[in-house]
Amino acid sequence: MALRPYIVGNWKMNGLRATLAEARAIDRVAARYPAVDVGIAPPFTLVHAMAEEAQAMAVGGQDVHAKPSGAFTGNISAPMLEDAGARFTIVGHSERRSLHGESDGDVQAKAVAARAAGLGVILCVGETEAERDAGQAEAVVSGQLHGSLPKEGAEGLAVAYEPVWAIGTGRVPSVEDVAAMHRAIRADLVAIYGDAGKGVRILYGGSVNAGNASELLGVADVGGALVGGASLTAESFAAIINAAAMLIEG
Ligand SMILES: O=C[C@H](O)COP(=O)(O)O
Repeated sequence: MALRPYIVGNWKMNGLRATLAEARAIDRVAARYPAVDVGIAPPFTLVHAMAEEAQAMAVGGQDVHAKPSGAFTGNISAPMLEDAGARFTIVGHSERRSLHGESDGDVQAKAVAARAAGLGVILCVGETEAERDAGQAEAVVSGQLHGSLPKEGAEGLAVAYEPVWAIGTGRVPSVEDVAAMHRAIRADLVAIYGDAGKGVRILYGGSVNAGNASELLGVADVGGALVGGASLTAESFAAIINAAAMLIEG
């Protein structure tokens, strides 16, 4: 991995205040691996408390609204997230795209708003199983990238490739398929941003765990991982952070 590895846990709708003990343990793990960037995106209710305590890891949001404030019941804006201590946010996760009907345009507006508030952005893309079976995986992902990446520049951006069929299923694409998709994403990033596109980290997400992390993180142009289930405990998440660190050390 040429870029600093970025290992991010997405806690989704999991976590109560009692779970902060697990986050403290993850933060201690992150402190042992200064060459790896570690992040956790807890539910909004835990962002502030977790960010107050975090020393070595970044805390982020799982989503953000495109507007800075207003009559949007139930939503959280980018300035609010930043004010709570978040340093980044995920946008365009497939669960937001499919369960909340978010379009590429919606995702792009969120990414723009997040960066305007000084947050890093992890922008998610990925094909469904039917799209892969139809041979459309790369075209679908390319369309998502062109439709949802901010046009203004690559600063603070990471892309997460998450095949929808691999999320929470225990199934992962072959190493060859991961390599081909990450190569294609890199080509799109360079087409959109020029040389700056070479510095955007491309994370893989979808059933990453202690057993497969080393193999997946070792694929060319995989710059880290976006981890769901296996990020909920320090023990399983530590194994993934350790796998990233071992790859740098060679
Ligand atoms: O954002 C994380 C992904 O959706 C992956 O979730 P998972 O590791 O539980 O498959």
